[in-house]
Amino acid sequence: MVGLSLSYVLQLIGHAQWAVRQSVEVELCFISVERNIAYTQLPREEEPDEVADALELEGPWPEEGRIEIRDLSLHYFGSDRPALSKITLSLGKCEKIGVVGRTGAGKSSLLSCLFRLAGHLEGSLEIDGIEITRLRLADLRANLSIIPQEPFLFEGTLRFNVDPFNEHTDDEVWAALEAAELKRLVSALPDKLETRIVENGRNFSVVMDEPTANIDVQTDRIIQRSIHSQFRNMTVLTIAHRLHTVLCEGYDKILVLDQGQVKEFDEPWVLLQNSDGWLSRMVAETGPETAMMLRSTAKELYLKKHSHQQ
Ligand SMILES: Nc1ncnc2c1ncn2[C@@H]1O[C@H](COP(=O)(O)OP(=O)(O)OP(=O)(O)O)[C@@H](O)[C@H]1O
Repeated sequence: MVGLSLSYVLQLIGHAQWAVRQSVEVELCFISVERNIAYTQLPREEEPDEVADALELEGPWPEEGRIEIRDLSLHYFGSDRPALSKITLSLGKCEKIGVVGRTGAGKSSLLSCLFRLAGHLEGSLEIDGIEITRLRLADLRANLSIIPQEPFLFEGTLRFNVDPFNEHTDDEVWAALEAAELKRLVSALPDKLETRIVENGRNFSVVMDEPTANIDVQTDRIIQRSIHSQFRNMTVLTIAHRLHTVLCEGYDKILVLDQGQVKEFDEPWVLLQNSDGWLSRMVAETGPETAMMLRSTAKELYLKKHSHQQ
């Protein structure tokens, strides 16, 4: 009798667990539906009549990637403090800029200004002589690229993820994969470009994750290598979470932001000459050994770059 009761109790526990799991699933499905409805009801970013007098791009833009920022301020809607205030900067042709600063310094806000993603902009931001607020959002965003911090893969084929609008030939898709150092990996997959990616790329990351704890450092290296080879003729702004990335990978200049203001902007080694400067203090905070390595690499790269230029 006791044994029979125990077996019923155990079954009951299993059913209870199953019921809880199912209720959580249902809750998640409802949240997804709610989110979808919320997205469909979002106001349009730009109404067609707002852009009737928009500037028409004649030919490819930007060609040199010179960026002139004058007195740029950004106010997020509903926030009383500006996220960026009176920023003035001049970025030269095809320069590689590392943007650093503490959390909340305004690094992402500066990049979101380039894409006019949020908030109210004041001042001027010109790319190759064109004031970006005079362009249609679609034209602006189609001509700039962003590599997000958290990559996102869509459900569909691998090819769809590389070329979602089906605008390129297979050869061009393979060339892009090669540039991203993924060609070998994708060619080894049985279905190659037709490999199915499940929601959020969960199955693909299994393929990508190498069994090493250093994957982040390695991936970072590959990205940095690609930036300097594939994006040689483009201006690149990188928000650096590791000082190593911008000090040891040949960035032309470092922009230090704090509380929405420019604190320092120059070549890494030039900034490190000021031992009491913002970048020097950030480097010192990484500890004596790392700081020494960062400083000596920055110096070496500076001397190499300038000896080439002479
Ligand atoms: N959508 C938003 N609405 C209102 N305020 C925002 C919004 N996004 C950022 N902020 C505020 O703007 C300021 C700058 O934030 P931002 O995200 O640009 O900093 P960050 O340097 O990129 O920081 P992190 O390194 O943490 O990403 C912060 O005070 C932040 O709270």
